[in-house]
Amino acid sequence: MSFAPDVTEILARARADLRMGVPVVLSGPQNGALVMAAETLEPQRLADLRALGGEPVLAITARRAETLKARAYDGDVARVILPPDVALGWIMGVADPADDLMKPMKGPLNSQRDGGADLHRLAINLAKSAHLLPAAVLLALPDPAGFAVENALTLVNAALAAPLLAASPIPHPVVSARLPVEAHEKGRLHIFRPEDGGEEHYAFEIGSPPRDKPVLARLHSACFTGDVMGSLKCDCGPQLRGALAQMGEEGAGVLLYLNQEGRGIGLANKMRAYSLQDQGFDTVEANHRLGFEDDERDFKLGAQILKSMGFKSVRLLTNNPRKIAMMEKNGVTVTERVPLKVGETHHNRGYLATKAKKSGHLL
Ligand SMILES: Nc1nc2c(ncn2[C@@H]2O[C@H](COP(=O)(O)OP(=O)(O)OP(=O)(O)O)[C@@H](O)[C@H]2O)c(=O)[nH]1
Ligand SMILES: [Zn+2]
Repeated sequence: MSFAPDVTEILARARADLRMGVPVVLSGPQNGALVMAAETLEPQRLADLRALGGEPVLAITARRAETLKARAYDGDVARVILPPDVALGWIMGVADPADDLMKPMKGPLNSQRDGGADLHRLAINLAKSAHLLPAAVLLALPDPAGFAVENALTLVNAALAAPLLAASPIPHPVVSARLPVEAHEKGRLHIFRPEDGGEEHYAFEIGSPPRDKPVLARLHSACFTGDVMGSLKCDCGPQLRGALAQMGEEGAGVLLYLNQEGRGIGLANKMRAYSLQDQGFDTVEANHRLGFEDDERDFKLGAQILKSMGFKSVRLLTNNPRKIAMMEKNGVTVTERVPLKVGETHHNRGYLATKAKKSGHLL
C-alpha cells in the first residue's frame, strides 16, 4: 500500500502549481529542469532563477516562433535563449502576442540547438493543459530530485508523464438526475469526471433513446461567450439551442456538453485570441500567433462518453468533418451527418467563412 500520488496525480498538482506561479521540476532519463510558466512568472522568481546561474531558455511552440522569426530546431518547439540582461517584460513580449503589432522588434531571438527538447515540449504541454499561454522558462538542473526535495517542489517523471499528457483521460460517470428543460420535459443530465483531475463534462439525454439504434447526437464544445452571453461573434448559442430543439421535436437525443472552451485553449486564451481578432487576424491566425494549433480539442472524449452510455452509432449534428472522423476512429459509427446551420449574423460571417476555408467545415 502506498499513499504516494501516482504520475497522473502528480501531473494534476503540477498544473495547479504552474497556474499559481509555483515552479515544478521535470526529471528525464538523462536530464532535469526547473520549469516556470511564462504567464505566471513573478519578478522575484525570475531573479531567484537567475541566481542559480546556467543558461535559462524560454520554450515556445513553433507556431509562436514563426511569428517571431525565431528558429525552431526541434520541430514543434523552439528553445529561445534568455539574454542575461532581460526583465520579465521581455519574456512576456515573446510569450504573449498582445503587443506584437505595437512593438514588433523583439529579436533577433537566438535559439538553442544542442541537446534535446523533450522536457521543453512537456513543459509547453503542461502549460497548455493548465490553459496558460504555451510558453515556459526552463533551467537545466544537475540533480532534479534533490532540488525538488530541497525546495518542496512537485517532481514530475518526464518519461512517464509525457505519454499520459498526450493521452485522453477516461471520463467516469459520477451522477445523473432528471432535468426537464424548455426543449423537452423528459431530460436527464449526466456528469462525467475525467481521471486526470481535469474539467468535468456533461451529457444531456432527451427521452429514452434506444441504445441499439443510431441516436441523434451533438458534440457541443463549451462557449461561455456564445452559449451564455449570446455573443454574435460565433454561432455556438444558436447551435446549442437548435440541437436541443431538434432533439425535443424528435423526442430523443443526446447532447454532449464538453468543457473544451475556445477549441480547447481555455476562456482566457480565447479572449486573447479575440483581442488579436480585433487587430485584424482571423480565428485561425489568432490561435497560431498565440502559439496554439487551430483546434486543440480532444474529440475522443465524446466517443468515450457515448460508448459508456451504451450508444454505438449516431446521427451526428455537425458541420465539422473532424468530429465525424474522430467518432468513427474511436468506435462510434456515424450513420448520418445532420447539418446544423443556424445563427449566422453579420458579426460572425467572416468567422464562419474562415472555418469553412481553413478548418474544412462543411457549408
Ligand atoms: N480559439 C477560439 N475558439 C473559438 C472562437 N470562436 C468560438 N470558439 C470556440 O469554438 C468552439 C466551437 O465549438 P463547436 O460549435 O462545438 O464546434 P465546431 O468545430 O464549430 O463544429 P460544429 O459546430 O459541430 O460544426 C467552442 O469551444 C468555442 O468556445 C475563436 O475565435 N477562437
Ligand atoms: Zn462560440
